[in-house]
Amino acid sequence: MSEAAARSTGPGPRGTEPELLLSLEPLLRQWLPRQRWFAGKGRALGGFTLDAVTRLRPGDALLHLLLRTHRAPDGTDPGDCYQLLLGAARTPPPHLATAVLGQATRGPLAGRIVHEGLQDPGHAAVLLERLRTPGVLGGLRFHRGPSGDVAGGLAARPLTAEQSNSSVVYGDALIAKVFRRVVPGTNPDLELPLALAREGCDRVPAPVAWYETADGTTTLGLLQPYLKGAVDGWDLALKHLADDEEFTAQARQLGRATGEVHLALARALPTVTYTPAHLEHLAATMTRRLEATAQQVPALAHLVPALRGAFDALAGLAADGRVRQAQRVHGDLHLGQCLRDPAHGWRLIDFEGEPSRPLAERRMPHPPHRDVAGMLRSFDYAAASHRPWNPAWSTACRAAYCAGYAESTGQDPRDDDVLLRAYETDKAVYESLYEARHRPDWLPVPLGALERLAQRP
Ligand SMILES: Nc1ncnc2c1ncn2[C@@H]1O[C@H](COP(=O)(O)OP(=O)(O)O)[C@@H](O)[C@H]1O
Ligand SMILES: O=P(O)(O)O[C@H]1O[C@H](CO)[C@@H](O[C@H]2O[C@H](CO)[C@@H](O)[C@H](O)[C@H]2O)[C@H](O)[C@H]1O
Repeated sequence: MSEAAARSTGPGPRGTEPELLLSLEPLLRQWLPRQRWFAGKGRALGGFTLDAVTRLRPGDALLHLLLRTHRAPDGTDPGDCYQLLLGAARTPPPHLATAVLGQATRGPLAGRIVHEGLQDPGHAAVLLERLRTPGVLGGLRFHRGPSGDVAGGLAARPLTAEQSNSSVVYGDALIAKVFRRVVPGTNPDLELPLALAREGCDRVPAPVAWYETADGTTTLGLLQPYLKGAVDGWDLALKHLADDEEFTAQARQLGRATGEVHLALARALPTVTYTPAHLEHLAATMTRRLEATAQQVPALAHLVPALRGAFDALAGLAADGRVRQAQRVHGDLHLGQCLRDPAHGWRLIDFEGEPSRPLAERRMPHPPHRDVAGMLRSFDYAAASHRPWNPAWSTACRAAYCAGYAESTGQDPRDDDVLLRAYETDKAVYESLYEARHRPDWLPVPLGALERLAQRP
């Protein structure tokens, strides 16, 4: 396994270090489909190639892999690329028991137990060391942000919650996020927080370091300040529901915070004035998504004719002569992406957009109503996941959130109700597919909302 091979990127006919795959392939076939972030669930897992292999510390058994999964056994389709950090030990310590992929029986790792590297605090510490040191290492390029030095020697605590990506907290001071499915391009989760930091907006933690592929094409991960003691909006909302308490004051402040972030994004990055053609295109895209989703979520099919009405009304706005601005937005805003602490109030995280959408689509400007609609859906989710269902709680939060948004921006999203409803419908359609794929028990939540949206005059 030469250094040259380890540096190479791009799959080539068989990818780099094919012999490593001899060891890993049987383990990956079992393990990958069980990971929340694996996008190929339910599809044939044909072949694998390695785009890049990097040893994060010379002589260390921590492998950084860019692994490509193909539908075709011969790897002839472009496939999906995943970022993996794997350790391989003769006898892994007991605390790694839940992180084990299995024992390799052949190839260069034969006899070794392969485990998730990020779940090992020792290995996760190596990643922090790398992030502190700008420059190229194998297939990776590390960068440090304008804030300068990054603290070292901090104890690593991997987060175990099911996520779209994987995160490690360092000494309650920093948090690293490792993107799992990676595609060429700048990830908006890096791009937008950097732009907001340049704009002086402190509602979003500013990246202190990040890394990408050595050729600079693909964002792989980032490091940002850890907001110690902050509670996420989802947990806070559920606690209020359980205690039968209102959440309107918090929802209003969250609306204000969202508005501030939107204003800063509109200053920091290009905006687009929506023409009638933009609105017609948006309506057609949403309609197509609805129809395609109904093919995959049969329980949605009977609602399609009524829901299409929301998108027809959106296309109809093309004639109203009103000027609408599109701008960069969060793209997947929900209560779990909002962190609150008593000293700073609300902050927003995770600007990656909806993980299953193509990157180019996630980086497109949208009317800010898109994020507002995401949050409205989230209040509905919280109320619907609580027993007994408390729709009045959701209605009050939704109104307070929009009022807060209007306070900071001067624009009440409810004034453009056709646009807001179209985005809310589109979001609930997305959620029905997300839940069908990842959390089938939750599917009734977006389906219930779609039933109600379909009945609205
Ligand atoms: N800066 C931060 N400070 C504190 N906790 C954070 C921070 N960033 C993320 N988290 C925690 O990590 C979890 C996962 O982060 P997130 O960016 O949403 O990842 P994913 O893309 O995998 O969903 C969040 O739910 C939050 O609880
Ligand atoms: O946070 P992620 O980037 O991983 O976003 C994905 O997962 C979310 C669930 O964890 C999902 O959000 C949906 O469920 C939430 C409750 O768990 C709810 O608050 C959101 O409103 C709802 O959309 C999100 O859609 C998905 O992209």
